[in-house]
Amino acid sequence: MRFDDVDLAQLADRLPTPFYAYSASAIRERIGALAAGLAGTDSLVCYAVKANSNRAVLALVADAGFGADIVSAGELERSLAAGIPASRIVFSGVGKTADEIDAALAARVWKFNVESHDELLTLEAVARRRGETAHAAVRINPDVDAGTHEKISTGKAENKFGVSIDEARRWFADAASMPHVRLDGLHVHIGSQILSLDPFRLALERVRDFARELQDAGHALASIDVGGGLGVGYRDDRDRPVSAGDYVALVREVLRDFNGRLVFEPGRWLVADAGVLVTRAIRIKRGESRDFLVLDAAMNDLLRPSLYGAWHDIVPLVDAARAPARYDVVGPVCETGDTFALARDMPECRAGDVVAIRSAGAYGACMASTYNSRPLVAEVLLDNGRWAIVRRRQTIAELVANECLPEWRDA
Ligand SMILES: Cc1ncc(COP(=O)(O)O)c(C=O)c1O
Ligand SMILES: N[C@@H](CCCC[NH3+])C(=O)O
Repeated sequence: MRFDDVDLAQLADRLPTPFYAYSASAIRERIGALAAGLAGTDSLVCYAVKANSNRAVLALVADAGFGADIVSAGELERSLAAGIPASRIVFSGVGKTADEIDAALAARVWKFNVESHDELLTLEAVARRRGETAHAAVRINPDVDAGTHEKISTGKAENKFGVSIDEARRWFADAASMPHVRLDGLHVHIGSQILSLDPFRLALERVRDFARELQDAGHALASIDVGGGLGVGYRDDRDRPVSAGDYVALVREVLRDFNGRLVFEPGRWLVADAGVLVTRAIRIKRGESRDFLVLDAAMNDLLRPSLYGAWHDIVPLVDAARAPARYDVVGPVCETGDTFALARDMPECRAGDVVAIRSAGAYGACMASTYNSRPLVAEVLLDNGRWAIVRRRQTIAELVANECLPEWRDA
């Protein structure tokens, strides 16, 4: 399999597996398509850093003039280090601490997407202490079912994210009591891996109607942030993702009367298809009722199948003429949930074969852990036939480096 003009099987002969490989060209292509759809609008794309926070990926985002949607002080630091200016950074999340808010104000981030009244009070207090004014958007929870996996749905009333329109209305009415917060935006993000335009339309219409109401009441709105959520096709035979062009057209149509800036926070759509997890078969285990393809990658490296039952194409990089086979594809971790796929059809595999797990560029390496004391794997950037390690594999010494014995044992 060639990926960004690099032969992945040959690369696996040079580098120990497993490793993630990202195509810079594929990311640039998505960036270009989105930028083209937004040409001529007052808009800002703030890449959701959580989707893939490798610095080399963030540098591609910075090159494009895009900003960042961050959810922690760590993501703030990464984004700034990668060259994304603070003036293009929005700070989301239900659990921003006072220290994180302070750090973000010190860096002069553009906007806080505020998700609770307590957070609003904290923002006011921290900004007052600093003698500054924070710009804030209220994250609206529009109570819309995004039709996605329940663990990644964020726009229903029972989800922890955002506040109701009724609550937001009270915040705006009470804005004078918050002299150090300028409430001048609305934000909405209803979930991830959304494969239909309908929930987006519903959420946008609710936000648009509320924006009109606020403007009629004399509140100036500088921005509406429509979040991320655009899905990708993990399964060719089932997933029918909406095109970015249609999505952008929908946002532009619903918000056509809005004069301020439109903010987009795509994560997955920009990077998922640009990543492959390259692994090797350790062995085939013949079971009573099934055969197991045991890979050297596991749930700690790519959690999505275990966590959401998510589908990822699994492609052995072998001669297609091999006999057909069916495997439960598993990793070495001691959990039954360490399963990438059940009863998956593919060419017969042998120990040592290279196996590519596709569409792993989003929520892959960034969600990895060291469970079972398995070091974090390397990440490699491919670019038109070139490749470079952009995060080297963790060593076991590094993995245990922060551990120590209690002092009473040393004594
Ligand atoms: C506030 C916010 N914006 C953007 C995103 C990015 O979502 P996606 O990767 O689905 O585009 C997320 C994650 O779901 C999020 O929580
Ligand atoms: N981590 C999830 C998406 C969550 C999006 C973040 N709010 C996934 O892999 O699909």
